[in-house]
Amino acid sequence: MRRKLVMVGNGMAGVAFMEQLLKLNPNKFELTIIGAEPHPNYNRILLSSVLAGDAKLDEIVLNDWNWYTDNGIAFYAGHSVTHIDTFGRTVRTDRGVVVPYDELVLATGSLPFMLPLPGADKEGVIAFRNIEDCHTMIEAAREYKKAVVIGGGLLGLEAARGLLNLKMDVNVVHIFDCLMERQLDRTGSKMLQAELERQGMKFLLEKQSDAILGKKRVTGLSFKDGTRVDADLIVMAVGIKPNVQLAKSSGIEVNRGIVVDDYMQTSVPGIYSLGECAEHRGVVYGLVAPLYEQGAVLSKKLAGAETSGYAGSVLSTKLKVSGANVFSAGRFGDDPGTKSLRVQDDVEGIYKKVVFQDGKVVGAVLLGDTSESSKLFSLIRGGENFAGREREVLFGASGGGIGKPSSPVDLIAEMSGNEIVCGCNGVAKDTIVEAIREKGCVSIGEIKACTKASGSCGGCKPLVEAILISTLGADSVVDAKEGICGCTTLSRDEVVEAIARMKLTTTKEAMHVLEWANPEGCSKCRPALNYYLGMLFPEEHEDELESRFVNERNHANIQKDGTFSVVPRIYGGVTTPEELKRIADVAEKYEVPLVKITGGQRIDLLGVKKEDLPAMWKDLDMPSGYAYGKALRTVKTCVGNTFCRFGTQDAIGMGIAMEKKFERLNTPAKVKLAVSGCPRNCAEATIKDLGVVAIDGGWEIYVGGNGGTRIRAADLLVRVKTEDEVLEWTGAYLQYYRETGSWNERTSEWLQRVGIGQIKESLADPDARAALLGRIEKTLNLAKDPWQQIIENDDLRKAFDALTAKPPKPASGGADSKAQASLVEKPPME
Ligand SMILES: Cc1cc2nc3c(=O)[nH]c(=O)nc-3n(C[C@H](O)[C@H](O)[C@H](O)COP(=O)(O)OP(=O)(O)OC[C@H]3O[C@@H](n4cnc5c(N)ncnc54)[C@H](O)[C@@H]3O)c2cc1C
Ligand SMILES: NC(=O)c1ccc[n+]([C@@H]2O[C@H](COP(=O)([O-])OP(=O)(O)OC[C@H]3O[C@@H](n4cnc5c(N)ncnc54)[C@H](O)[C@@H]3O)[C@@H](O)[C@H]2O)c1
Ligand code: SF4
Ligand code: FES
Repeated sequence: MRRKLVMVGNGMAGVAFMEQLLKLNPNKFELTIIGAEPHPNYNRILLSSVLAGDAKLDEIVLNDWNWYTDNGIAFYAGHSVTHIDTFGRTVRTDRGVVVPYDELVLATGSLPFMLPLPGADKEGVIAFRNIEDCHTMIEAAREYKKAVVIGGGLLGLEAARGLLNLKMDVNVVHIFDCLMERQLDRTGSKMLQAELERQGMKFLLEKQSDAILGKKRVTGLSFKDGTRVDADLIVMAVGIKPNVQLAKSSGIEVNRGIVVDDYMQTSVPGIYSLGECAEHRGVVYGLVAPLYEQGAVLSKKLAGAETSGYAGSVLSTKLKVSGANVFSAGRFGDDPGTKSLRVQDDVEGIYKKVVFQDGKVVGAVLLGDTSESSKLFSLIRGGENFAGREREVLFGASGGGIGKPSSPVDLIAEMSGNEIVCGCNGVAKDTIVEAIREKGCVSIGEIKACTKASGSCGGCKPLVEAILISTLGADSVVDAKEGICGCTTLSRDEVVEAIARMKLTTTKEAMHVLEWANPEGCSKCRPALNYYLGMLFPEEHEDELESRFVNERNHANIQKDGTFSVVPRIYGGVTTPEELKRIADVAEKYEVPLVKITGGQRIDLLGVKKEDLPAMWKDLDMPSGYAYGKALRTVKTCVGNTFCRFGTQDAIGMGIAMEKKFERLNTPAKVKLAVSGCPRNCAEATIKDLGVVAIDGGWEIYVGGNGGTRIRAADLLVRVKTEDEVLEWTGAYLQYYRETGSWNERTSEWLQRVGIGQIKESLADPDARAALLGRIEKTLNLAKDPWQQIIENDDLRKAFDALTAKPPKPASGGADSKAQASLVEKPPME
């Protein structure tokens, strides 16, 4: 007989514990969860993002209804446990259900603290704790305009930012003269206030609330000093209190929280507690990282695995307010016996403070640039002694620079394997690399499912993504659909819409106007913006080479020994003796160590010195094959009916026509085409981004195929009769992908995201196809061969030489050089 394990509370801490238990010993217990909220387990942390408009409610569900059934868990949603019979070992809910248990886990979380002010029960006075509160605020913002948030802590400021986004006029009332006094020293607090004021938040500091005004609904808030402020919505964010009433009334020892030992055992045998309701060694926690650590211990204990017990946690926090980056960890104050190092840059709004005791880092505050937060948190946890060389922590071993914003790719390159990347879930860099290498994860979503990294506050996403890029190469990473990168909270669509609406023309302008958190951008957003600008304004936008990856800047693929490969275009894979002779001469003249036929039916000259590139292009006198670019790569063809006895159509002619029409086309990610002369499909057209297969009396066009990391058979888009129709549909399809795809998103991913039905529908109307064709023609007419341009134009040649000169070493350069160096991607394969 399996033992009965019942858990009261269906929140983040409890369910994370349950997941661990299921992993360790799925069959040991008959499981029951009873949760007062009528929802499956959701990410409470992201309620701030929902309010700010960065996430939708249905996107924050962590475990959907099926998860409970799939794991055999009896789930009572919307039931509140009102009584525990600790002798008979049963619990009873407010809806009369009685459930027996052998082991009971109390994970009842916290309740928001509501100031007991006169009038606090008026309509329009709420807390910010759950989905319903979030709904109430969104609804209120439709009708009312004046919001007051009481409490200038993490929650209050995140609520205030969300209400600003909902176009409300927001006053934050705080009892002290410094915001976030639990996380920031005075300097940091004042700098944060200045940034938030710049964003439009107003502050009423050193105010003691006295009464809530109004008849049925709130109309204002009065203070003890006799002043008042108008309000038609008041959000109280003045802290939380552990939800202990149930435990207390059941005779379980309760102090501030439910008292537990190192194995989360309460004073009553068989009853455990974890999460915000539990008190361990006198401490009650209010952030998920320590709660997950508690869950890891309890799951091991109950599964019968060895565990050393919970010893308490060092805390770190990040404020989730766009444009106001704040990180705080450990002991950030100037206590006796501590020394601190600080950097303050009022121009850039950057403040960094590291606190030492006996040579060890015991606390830190970062404001404006929080990129070094993982590193600092690891130092605090690791306890390394820096006595006599404390400055290294802030200024680097060489003593140069004040640690300007680093790109995530640079940061993870400097991280050791055991450094924690995801603070919420305690996931180290090595664990993520292992998930990519050994478990085949190719997207943030898959890493989240595998390791939990990025699954809570989401603050570590840029780092997780950087590990993906550096492990797999940017081309193989499946784009995180949620947004562009950590520099902005805007989604891809919002960015593209804003660029189009405001007619922005340069990446710098876009980053400035759209209030990028990191004004220099990063290796992810700069090339993306450059692409979107070029796609929207092909005539006006000047391609920014410095925002492109190193291969695209060099118009050649960098190899692992630092040499380059040169691939001239060979239309449809068809060449001539003259061309072959020229290629052979060039290969001899420049002592090319390897000449190889590629999978895309072209010739690759590998091992070319960078300084030989322009001269070789000139001698070759052939167009660039774009083997390095996010562009049309190849059109592979079979021999077709010209020679093959099975062929029904001219595959070579069709392929060459397609390649000549669409060569030099910039696309969100590389695009490969193929044409087969009959359904035997020797050109493998059905695993290409777009493949054309000849049938009796016409052609079939397949789309969204992939033969790379994630093999995908293409979907049939349409059957057409003539070659002109093939060109028309191909052009319309490629332009639709260019306009709606996210930068670095292969067509196979894009198609699965958008849906083949939607694509067919968008291209079905001949007028719509004509409009798309018109726009692609405009772009194609402007496209010039990059090799030829550099050969012919001295200025461009000089710019090429300057741009492709080795980037300065990240350690000695500022932010810009770091972003430059990080725009190196793994050589893409054909
Ligand atoms: C808006 C917001 C943003 C936040 N942002 C962050 C952040 O960025 N980083 C961070 O680390 N933390 C953040 N937090 C805090 C974090 O969400 C909490 O620490 C975490 O959710 C606590 O988990 P828990 O399971 O202990 O409690 P809860 O999530 O409160 O879950 C307890 C559950 O038990 C249920 N329950 C209580 N009593 C009973 C009963 N008698 N019977 C049945 N069910 C019962 C409750 O209804 C609740 O659903 C944020 C919190 C909020 C509100
Ligand atoms: N980004 C994050 O990590 C994050 C975000 C939101 C919430 N949370 C967590 O959720 C919980 C609740 O957050 P919180 O900000 O409410 O709690 P908190 O206790 O961290 O902050 C409450 C703030 O309200 C102020 N305050 C208290 N009484 C007041 C009064 N009468 N008038 C004006 N101000 C008053 C306090 O000085 C304090 O700064 C915390 O555990 C917090 O850590 C974390
Ligand atoms: S696909 Fe058909 S036409 Fe082309 S080579 Fe193969 S058999 Fe011949
Ligand atoms: S740091 Fe919060 S999810 Fe990773």
